[in-house]
Amino acid sequence: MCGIAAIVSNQNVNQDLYDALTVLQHRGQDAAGIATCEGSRLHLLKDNGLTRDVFSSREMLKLQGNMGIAHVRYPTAGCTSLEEAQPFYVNSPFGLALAHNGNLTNTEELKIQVFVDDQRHINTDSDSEVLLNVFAHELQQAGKLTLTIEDVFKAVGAVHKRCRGAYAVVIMIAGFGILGFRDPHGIRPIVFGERKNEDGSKDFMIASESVALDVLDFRLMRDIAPGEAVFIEASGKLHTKQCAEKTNHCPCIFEYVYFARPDSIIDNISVYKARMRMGKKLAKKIQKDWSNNDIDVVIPIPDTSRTSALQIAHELGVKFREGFMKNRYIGRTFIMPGQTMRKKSVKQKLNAISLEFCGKNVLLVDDSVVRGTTSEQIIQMARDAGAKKVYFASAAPPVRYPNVYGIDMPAAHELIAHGRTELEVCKAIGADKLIYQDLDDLIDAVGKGNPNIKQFDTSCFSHEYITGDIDDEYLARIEALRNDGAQEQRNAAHKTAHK
Ligand SMILES: O=P(O)(O)OC[C@H]1O[C@H](OP(=O)(O)OP(=O)(O)O)[C@H](O)[C@@H]1O
Ligand SMILES: NC(=O)CC[C@H](N)C(=O)O
Ligand SMILES: [Mg+2]
Repeated sequence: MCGIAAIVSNQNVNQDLYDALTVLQHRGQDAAGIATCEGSRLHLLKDNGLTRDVFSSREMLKLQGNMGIAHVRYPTAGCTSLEEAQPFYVNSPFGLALAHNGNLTNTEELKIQVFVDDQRHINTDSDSEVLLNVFAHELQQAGKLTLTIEDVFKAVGAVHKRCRGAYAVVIMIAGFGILGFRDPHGIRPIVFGERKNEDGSKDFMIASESVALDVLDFRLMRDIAPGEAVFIEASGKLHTKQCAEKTNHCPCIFEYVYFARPDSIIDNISVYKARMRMGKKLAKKIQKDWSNNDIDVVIPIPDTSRTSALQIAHELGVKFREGFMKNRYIGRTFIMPGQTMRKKSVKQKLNAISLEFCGKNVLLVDDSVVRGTTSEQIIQMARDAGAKKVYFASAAPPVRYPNVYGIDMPAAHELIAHGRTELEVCKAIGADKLIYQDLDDLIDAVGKGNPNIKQFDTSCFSHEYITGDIDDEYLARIEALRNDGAQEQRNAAHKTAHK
């Protein structure tokens, strides 16, 4: 789940893009990059690490130009090497730089096409590099030295025909402008907005989440529609066009559960309100199925579950207490690479305040249980802090199946609920009782914010893959390629080769 941003302004955009990346940091902690365009010259800086570590003030000065794109990465393809950090650049045609959030599901097929038919070279295992080259080839088909906006939109239409999976994308065309587009299912979020300058001119921004626009004083105009493209000329003129022949809006429900910031609005749904409704629904389920419960206190597992946990306590009429303190210098553990690091970080990140647990029956609330790394350790911490009974509630249903659309959970056997009943999961994480949200309730909780959305991507809960191209063979292939062990080996091999 990467974060992407793009700005066209009448001033340098380097500082604004940097600020946007710090606001989108929760979407990717592995690498960060910015590409700007000064006249027709592109400047690019990217590296592994957090935004604040990648860009020094001296390096920032080199990123001159009034338009640019930026990316924070959480890998879902390839490895964690610097070569796969984004933006990606290709020199032909025109000079293009791309930042992508999502994951293509026909990368292997496209790679062959790109090599054999388009005669282009792919230098990494990243699906995003393939996507850029498909776009580059299609743009080249215009066969002109001077592009029109229509040529750009036509190339997007061709990308929609060739690429499958999830892609929210920004592409900078040197000297010409910035393009943003979204796959025909609108799986990953992408919005755009404007900011008025004192001289009456307007700046435009495209970003993964509206919170990035808020912080930079841009006014959210709307989401890019599934299949639609937005083009902002270097001179600051905005164009939009639907480029897909067929669309079927199915945004990823996990954005609302975990990924997005609560202060973002995605597809006209407030993430904060959706999480409150998740809490309310779950409380109703507890009241219905466990009316004689003996919960003394509701305790959230910071950060993401706070919003729904507060609502659960309110509905149940039980005290809400912050029993776990979070170390603000440790990032999100779920998006860290490798299980060893994730496990170690939970302990470093969260510490229990004993007096909130001592002799009490506590209901711990998390937004989701995925690998079970957090829940298992947290339940033990609650017991060590003196809790009498430790109950656990998850604002999302059991995560049983891999995600192939931009969340790195490719291996079913690494998911704690895969092949287990709820009771077995409860035992595995060591809880006295486990309550999961029902999928229909989750869909209602999110969908209530925008009745026009008829379907969500719920594949990790339901095993229904909306792009229609995912079968058991595909899942077995990505499991073999991207399970934790395989990733660790690939990353280590890459490090050795580059010593
Ligand atoms: O079952 P698991 O594999 O542990 O994954 C689920 C946990 O990971 C996430 O927290 P994370 O620390 O990433 O971020 P947060 O601070 O936003 O809650 C999520 O909020 C759950 O707490
Ligand atoms: N999480 C994402 O959106 C990842 C983008 C791309 N698939 C990569 O691995 O870099
Ligand atoms: Mg969490």
